[in-house]
This record gives sequence, C-alpha cells and structure tokens, in this order.
Amino acid sequence: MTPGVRPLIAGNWKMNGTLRDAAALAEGVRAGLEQATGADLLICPPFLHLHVAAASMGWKAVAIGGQDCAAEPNGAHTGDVSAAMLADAGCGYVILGHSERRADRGETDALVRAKAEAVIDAGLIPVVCVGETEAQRDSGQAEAVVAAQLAGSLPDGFPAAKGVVAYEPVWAIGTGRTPTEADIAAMHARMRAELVARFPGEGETLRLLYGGSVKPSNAVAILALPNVDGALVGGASLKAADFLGIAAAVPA
Ligand SMILES: O=C(CO)COP(=O)(O)O
Repeated sequence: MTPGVRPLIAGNWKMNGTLRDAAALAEGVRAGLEQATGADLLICPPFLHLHVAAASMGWKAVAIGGQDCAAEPNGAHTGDVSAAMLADAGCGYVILGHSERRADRGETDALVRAKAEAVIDAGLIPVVCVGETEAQRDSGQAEAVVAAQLAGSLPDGFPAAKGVVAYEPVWAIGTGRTPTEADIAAMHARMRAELVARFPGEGETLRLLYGGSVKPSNAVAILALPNVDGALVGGASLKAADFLGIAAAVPA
C-alpha cells in the first residue's frame, strides 16, 4: 500500500448473471459491509444490471462503475453507452482498456485514451487497465509494454490524484496464476515512477490496483506490497463473501 492513500477494492463482474443475480450479489455486498475494511469498495456490473445493483446498494454505501463506455458523448452510435449515461445510472467510475476489450474488441491505446477523456468530461473516474501477455513477460518486455500502454492510454488531463490504474497481467486473469510478489512490486514501482514523472505532484497518490486471480487467500500478501493500493477482482467478486474477504485483507 502507499502511505496516506485509501485502498480501493473493485469488483469487475464482467458478462455474468441475471438481473436477479445482480440484485442478490449487490445486496450480499451491502449486507456484509459491517465487516471491517479500510478500503473503498466499487462494483462494476454489466450495463443492464447497473440500475438494479445501484438501487439494491442504497446508491451510496459502495461505489458503482461501468465496465466500458463510448468515446463519443452522444449521438448516432448504435449499441454504445456514453459516460454521461453511466453517470446518470449512478456510476462514479468506469473501467477502460481491460485486456479482454483490447483483445476481443481490438481496443488500442489511442481509443482507451479517447474514452478516458470522455469519462473525465462526464465527471467520472477512469480505471485504466494495462498488462502484458505471457509471451511479452517471457521475452523480458513486461515493464516496457506496460510503460508504453500507460503513456498511450492516459490523456494529459488524467486526474492523477484521484484516478485509478490497474495492472492486470493478461496471463493471470482467470487462470489462478499470479506473478510473484517481487514481480508485482517491481511492476508497480515502475508504474509509479512513470506516473510521477508524467503527473508530478499527483501521480504519487494515484491508486494503483493489481488484478489477476486475486482471492481472499492471496489478498493479504498482495495488498501489503508497496505501491499496491487495492485490487481489481474478477471471478472472486461474483461471490459476496469472497469479495468482502478480499476487502477485509485491508486493515480497518
Ligand atoms: O480481469 C480481472 C478483473 O478485471 C481479473 O479477473 P480474475 O480475478 O477472474 O482473474
């Protein structure tokens, strides 16, 4: 953790569940909130489940986020959802540039940057994801790849003091594999250095999340690492007890 920075535990529900499931999961998270945690909590349901999750949450105990948004503010963009629509639905955050979108939808750093600008314009906080593939790590390029993604994906107007960046190694997502603690710490130190150089005076307190096979059993060790200011959780965020168990790894 970074001294003086309040950690963020974020759940990315991806494309899972029904409306009923979303309401029950949000309710489960809300009901377990007495569990002590020193972290802010964020859940990111599918678009169609945002409203029911926000309503079930009581709209404020836990922040709500989208998993993506359009780069354009409105207009003739069939099938897209704007940042302003997400704000209207109760969102405070938007995940951008997740590796599944970079891989499945061909999202480039430039598109992620344009989306981040749209999110900032709508008054929301971007959660920008970066991370190397296994081949890139094996060939010793991991830090260079992540540094380039950061440079290309973050707009100059990135609200670094309150913005969020998530390091999610592609090969650790949904696989049960994680980098060593030393590798996570080294990557987060490199990212912090890049961010401080680009956003002096603000990059120091930007929340740097780790994501990729985080679960209650490894959360204490990962969240204790320097420059790890929270977690972006996929599979384990679909069970309220597991998500809250990860949040409980942050000392109250
Ligand atoms: O992609 C992730 C969060 O955005 C991580 O997913 P898992 O926690 O399922 O590995």
